[in-house]
Amino acid sequence: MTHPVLIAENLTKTYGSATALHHASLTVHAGESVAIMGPSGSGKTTLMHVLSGILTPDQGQVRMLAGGHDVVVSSLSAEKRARLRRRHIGFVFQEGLLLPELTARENVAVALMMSGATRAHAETTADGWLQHLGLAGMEDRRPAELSGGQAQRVAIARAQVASPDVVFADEPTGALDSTTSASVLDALLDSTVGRGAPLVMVTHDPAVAARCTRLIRLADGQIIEDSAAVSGAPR
Ligand SMILES: Nc1ncnc2c1ncn2[C@@H]1O[C@H](COP(=O)(O)OP(=O)(O)OP(=O)(O)O)[C@@H](O)[C@H]1O
Repeated sequence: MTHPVLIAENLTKTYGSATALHHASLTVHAGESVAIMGPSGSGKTTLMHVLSGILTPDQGQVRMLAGGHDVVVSSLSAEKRARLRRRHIGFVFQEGLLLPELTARENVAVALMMSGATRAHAETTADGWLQHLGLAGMEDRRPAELSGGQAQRVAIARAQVASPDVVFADEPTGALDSTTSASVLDALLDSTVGRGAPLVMVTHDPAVAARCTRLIRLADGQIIEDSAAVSGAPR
């Protein structure tokens, strides 16, 4: 049994008359990889944004074990949630969103410097992650000089460099061909779950979801299926 890292209880979020989340509850444990699936508009992005403190719920709460402390994310001010995200949460998006003027090393190091590290320490740690993700020798390249798969590996290094307590990914392989997608997904799973942190990933791709230890399906803002409830995955 592994310990809970994220506990979401009874989350409801509305936008005007649209209910994006409706009494959604889930607990994510260390080392789990959770795929969130569902039709367009079912609330996947909203759930990820509420879990990660980008948005606050109208009802319910999100708690997170951040740096060993039990934090009620949904009650923090916007400034404290931003700080929590910088220090304790990693994000990987469909497009890497790398800064085009910076090298691969700098793109990764900046994420660690934003949580207080010196430039020298951040660059050494960045190089270690780039090497770990198969990018040794590419540290000085800018994003335009990398393939799509390589750029996503830089984005993964950036998400991991501060050793966040949880990593969120939104269609992280959605822009890649199937072979590159499989190897980038391996890198994302290994680098997150390999550290013992959970990965929470929105995906439309059943092949990607099949690589995760747990599948959550949303419809109309409600969790209609949670494989952990039946498969005996870590709880
Ligand atoms: N900023 C917003 N303002 C108004 N309505 C919104 C806003 N964001 C989301 N919604 C609505 O909330 C519902 C859930 O949206 P959400 O983006 O979470 O769905 P999704 O499952 O991620 O969709 P997709 O797969 O298309 O990205 C939808 O009905 C959407 O129209």
